[in-house]
Amino acid sequence: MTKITYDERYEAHPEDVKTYGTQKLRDHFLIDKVFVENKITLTYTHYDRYVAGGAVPVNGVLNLEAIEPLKAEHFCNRREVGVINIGGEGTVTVDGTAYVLNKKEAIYIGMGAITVTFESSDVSNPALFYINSAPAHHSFPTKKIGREDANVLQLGSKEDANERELFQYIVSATVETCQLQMGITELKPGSVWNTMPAHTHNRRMEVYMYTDVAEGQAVCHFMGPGHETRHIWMSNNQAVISPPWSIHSGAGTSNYSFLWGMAGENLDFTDMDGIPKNELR
Ligand SMILES: O=C(O)C(=O)C[C@H](O)C(=O)CO
Ligand SMILES: [Zn+2]
Repeated sequence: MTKITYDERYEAHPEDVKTYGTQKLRDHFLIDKVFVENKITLTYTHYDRYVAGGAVPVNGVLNLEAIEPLKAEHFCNRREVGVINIGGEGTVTVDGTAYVLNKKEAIYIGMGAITVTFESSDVSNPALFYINSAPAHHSFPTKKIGREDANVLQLGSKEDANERELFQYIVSATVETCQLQMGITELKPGSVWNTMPAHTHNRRMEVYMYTDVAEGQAVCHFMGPGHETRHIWMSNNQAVISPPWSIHSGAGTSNYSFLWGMAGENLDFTDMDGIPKNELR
């Protein structure tokens, strides 16, 4: 039985997306099941050919094999990969070298790796490996990025209900990559808004994966051009694709965290076109 499954998402024109109802928006942009026990589950998007998904090894090792859309022998033949573990301790082994990742630790895997495997240390508390990948043109060294290695930004304020800590794990300051950037943003108790003021970056697509959403709570994710927004209600450990023309912002019914990952024209994290709050429609 194959342990790796994938689905594919095609690009959508913003004028078309205006006409989408709830279910169509969810079908095209929501990744509702990121983590499935004993499986690697991937979504291949045609936005910058970005791949997002998860690996949950419980009974044994999972192998990151090439999926059919890559038309490659190995997953990393022409790709770089970022992985952040949000579960129990686990090991990512890249061409025979084992990297132990605790909760909220990351690894960057450079183009050219032949075998990439995932394993949990404790069956009763499996690792949840969140995987993002983008096409690559150069092989940069594989590198683990621990919590203490991340570049940390303090953003927002209590008064604006958007006080949050942003951990940049895979950015140009911590590791060399071709186009991949990844990190985690954690909202403080009492704060609910992420990425407000909202922004777009027509140069890059982005994927958000909401986590630490408490039982019974939810996050309302906003997308679309700033003048024509739509929303998608999100549950814990669900991801959402943000096209380059779309804002990506959310308000939770409580605080939460989210993993962000992006790729495209540049590696400049600050390259964002901000939209004043009172201009959103
Ligand atoms: O809380 C935030 O603001 C973010 O985390 C923003 C994302 O990192 C992002 O959208 C980067 O382009
Ligand atoms: Zn962004």
